[in-house]
Amino acid sequence: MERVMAETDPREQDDPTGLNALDGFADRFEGDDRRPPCQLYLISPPSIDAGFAERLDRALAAGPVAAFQLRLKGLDDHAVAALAPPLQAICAAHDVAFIVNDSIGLAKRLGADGVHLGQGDGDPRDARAVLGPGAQIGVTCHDSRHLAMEAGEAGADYVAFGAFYPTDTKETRHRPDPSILGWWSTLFEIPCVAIGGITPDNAAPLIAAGADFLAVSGAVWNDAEGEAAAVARFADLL
Ligand SMILES: Cc1ncc(COP(=O)(O)OP(=O)(O)O)c(N)n1
Ligand SMILES: Cc1nc(C(=O)O)sc1CCOP(=O)(O)O
Ligand SMILES: [Mg+2]
Repeated sequence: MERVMAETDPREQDDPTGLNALDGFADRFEGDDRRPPCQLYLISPPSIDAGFAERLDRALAAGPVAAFQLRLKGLDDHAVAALAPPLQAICAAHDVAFIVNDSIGLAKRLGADGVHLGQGDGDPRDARAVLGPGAQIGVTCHDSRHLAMEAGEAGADYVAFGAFYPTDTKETRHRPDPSILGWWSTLFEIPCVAIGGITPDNAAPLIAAGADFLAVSGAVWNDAEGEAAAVARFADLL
């Protein structure tokens, strides 16, 4: 997930408050070649069974995926650590970044490529201190420009906005407008991730608005034709 490495800190930008004429900017420039094309960031189902490793392998073989996040809810770190190694090996075999959700300590223990932190999951500065300069550190920012700028200042490698659409995967309280992606990507080099209920059928406005990554769970793992068909559909789109 090379592209999540940020080159410009928001503090170095001309307008760190974002309160300029670009506020509300909705669409990316036509033919904008300053940012690479949008990529798929796959999130695991909230729980997995013994057959999941094969499913992951099929999904990652079906099309380009930049990163895989292991997001197993309701298990403690020891239980997740026991399930992780084969999945991590599959990611490595496909050259896909392996990101751990929620836990800096677990990311360190597994030697993961990075960690995703929600607003209550820890400080990106602590994650950096523990995981080092090469780690990919992502931060949930809901629908908040303020949280995103704070995350950038704290050294995040990507900021995540969502939930853009209704989702059965998680209870969500925030519904950003896609224009937040355009606002962010116009002002800052740190990549932005769009998440929440994204499918191949509803993703186009998020890509057009400036999402650098689409983070997707249900639309891949619950696809009636299977995970490989779903990843292939995203690949057609991206
Ligand atoms: C890429 C990405 N974006 C947002 C989230 C949500 O994180 P969080 O708010 O901590 O909620 P949980 O995932 O922990 O339920 C995410 N995991 N990944
Ligand atoms: C894990 C998560 N975080 C969200 C947020 O809004 O921060 S939405 C979400 C669920 C993502 O799964 P799906 O693609 O199935 O909707
Ligand atoms: Mg979390």
